Amino acid sequence: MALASSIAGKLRDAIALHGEAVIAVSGGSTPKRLFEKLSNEILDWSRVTVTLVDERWVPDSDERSNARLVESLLLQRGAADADFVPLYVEAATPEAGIGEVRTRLAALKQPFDVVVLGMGPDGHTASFFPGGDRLGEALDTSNTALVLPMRAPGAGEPRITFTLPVLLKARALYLHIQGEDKREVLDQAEQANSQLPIASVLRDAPQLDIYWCP
Ligand SMILES: O=C1O[C@H](COP(=O)(O)O)[C@@H](O)[C@H](O)[C@H]1O
Repeated sequence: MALASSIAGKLRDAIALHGEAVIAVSGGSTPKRLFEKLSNEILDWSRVTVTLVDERWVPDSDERSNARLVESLLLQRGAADADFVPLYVEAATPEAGIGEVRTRLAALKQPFDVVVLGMGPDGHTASFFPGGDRLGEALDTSNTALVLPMRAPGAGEPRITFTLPVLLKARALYLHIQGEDKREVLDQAEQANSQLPIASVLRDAPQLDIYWCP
């Protein structure tokens, strides 16, 4: 509830200042309750554009689709008026579809007003997976690419992900995690020289608000 309320405040501020707001959210299982709370927040959702920080390369008919989660839990009630820009297009691979995705994303106002990151038990965030084939590029803060394909042993299907520099530029950056196991992973990531992908966020983010619940 606290995170939903904080995000809603940032969206209202952006709408008041710029007439519109852009938010990029994570998928997975953690944001379910957040999405339900956020969709009940009173604000001018018709001025909000929602996108994802990363996506599994599956259509939204697939249970694993992050877009499906957003459509079914966030883009409801007042938030049904928001625009949604998904990261998946009908193509066999992210490499084949990425040109179309980049064209779609060109219309998105940057920097994003709000980015909400999650974290997996392996320390991945967005689709920055340990052992990812393009992890170095994705975490390179001088990379100018908006999105990259990603494959990794622990990722399941191929992925598409915004790069770290795009996410770090957000006006408000949140990390949303749940459970003791993830708290321990975060503690490890806070150690000097941690190689966990989430450690790059902790090191390089100009500002980061961490929300944790048991
Ligand atoms: O695969 C993904 O996993 C992470 C973490 O998900 P969770 O189920 O452990 O909450 C998520 O942040 C990311 O967006 C998603 O694609």
